[in-house]
Amino acid sequence: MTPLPDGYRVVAVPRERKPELLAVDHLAFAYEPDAATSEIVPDQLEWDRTVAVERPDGTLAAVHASYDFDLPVPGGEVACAGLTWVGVRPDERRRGLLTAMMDAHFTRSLERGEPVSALTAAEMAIYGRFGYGCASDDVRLKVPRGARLRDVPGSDALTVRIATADPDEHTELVHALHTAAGAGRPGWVLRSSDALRRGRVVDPPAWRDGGEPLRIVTVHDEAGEPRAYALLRRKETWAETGARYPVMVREAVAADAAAAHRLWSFVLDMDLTHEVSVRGLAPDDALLSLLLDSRSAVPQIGDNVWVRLLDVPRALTARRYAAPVDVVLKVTDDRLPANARRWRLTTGEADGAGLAAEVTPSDDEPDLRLDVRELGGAYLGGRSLAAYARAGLVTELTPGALLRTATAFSWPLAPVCSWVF
Ligand SMILES: CC(=O)SCCNC(=O)CCNC(=O)[C@H](O)C(C)(C)COP(=O)(O)OP(=O)(O)OC[C@H]1O[C@@H](n2cnc3c(N)ncnc32)[C@H](O)[C@@H]1OP(=O)(O)O
Repeated sequence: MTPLPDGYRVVAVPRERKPELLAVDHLAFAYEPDAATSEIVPDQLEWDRTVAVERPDGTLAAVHASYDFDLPVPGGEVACAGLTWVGVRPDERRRGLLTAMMDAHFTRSLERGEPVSALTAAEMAIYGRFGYGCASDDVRLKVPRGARLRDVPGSDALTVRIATADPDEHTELVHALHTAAGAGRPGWVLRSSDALRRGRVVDPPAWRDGGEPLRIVTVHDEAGEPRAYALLRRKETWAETGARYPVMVREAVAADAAAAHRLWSFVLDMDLTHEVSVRGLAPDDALLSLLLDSRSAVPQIGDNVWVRLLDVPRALTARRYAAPVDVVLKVTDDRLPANARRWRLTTGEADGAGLAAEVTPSDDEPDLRLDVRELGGAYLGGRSLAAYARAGLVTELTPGALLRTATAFSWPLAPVCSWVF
């Protein structure tokens, strides 16, 4: 365990201490929500998973929490501690408080039987040292109004509606479509509580930055069933040449190609608008294939979900593999010594989801050497072990083992999480 400054200790934070937790969070993230915002945004924390560092005088210096998630992985899902709300008072930083909290987070997650932790990072430099690997990328686009799309049969038969987003009316619709659209995609974390689901649809005035209230565009089939949605906001903007409203999309998902085509045909051609910005898309999102000129959408790649394997054999057996492999991995792990050894990963019979694997301790000569961080990075099938080797982060010890293992770890759908948690 990392030593804390004298007299400091890691403590659980019950709901009664919420004001103290918020005070640390506001100092760490440099914001202060007004009363109306606090009223509207639901309390999303799980109070049996909320932890702090307490100072000798009993005040809080640092906080973190986690969500009880099922993380979609290639061919299945795994119990996952979704790390969140990490914050250290600015006058307490760089004294090892985060490091101590990470040790506590790992211990508690393993005690709860969660072999994996995942997070979305405030800054990229923070979490690699704790064994988290960036396991997915997301794409951010700025699409010019009127960008042309390839035709998709059936799109014309679908209808579009627009309304002001209403958490009471739309939370369930958004959750149901979000669930359906992400089926089979690694990394597609579902919002696991009513509060998280509602939190995606709420719209306190302080978040509008001069724009309109949050709207929801929905696409419906002939029976009236919703097939796609976009949560978005336009902002009145006039230039000398006329209207140049930006459209900011908070989240857009579609259950199939025709619905995606209908949704984007509408969103990309709203009157008075100039450009549509959207983030949180998978690198293989349908929109990128539908755009005739995706270059004009100025694609930008950003880090998305970071994954930490806490229990290597349980984590590796929770996913499926894309090709047969029998490999001995020599894994290093500075923080969780039980992971730091040789593991033999052997795939077996294929079922509908892919190839299952057995992972057992081994004393055989290793075929590949890598850190738990790169194993986490490759875990969702979005980062290639072969590419890591080219960066010197994975070492091939048996010729041919790298290609076979990288192929087995790959997956046809790119991982992504459509929201920041
Ligand atoms: C999942 C999420 O919730 S992401 C949100 C993370 N929170 C924030 O970004 C809020 C603002 N920042 C903070 O609250 C804090 O500065 C934190 C949480 C990032 C770091 O907390 P600290 O207690 O200062 O970290 P700690 O002292 O344990 O640092 C451990 C090591 O990480 C390094 N480190 C910590 N934060 C950063 C950073 N942002 N960038 C680069 N290195 C960092 C430290 O330099 C230290 O390195 P060393 O061991 O080589 O000396």
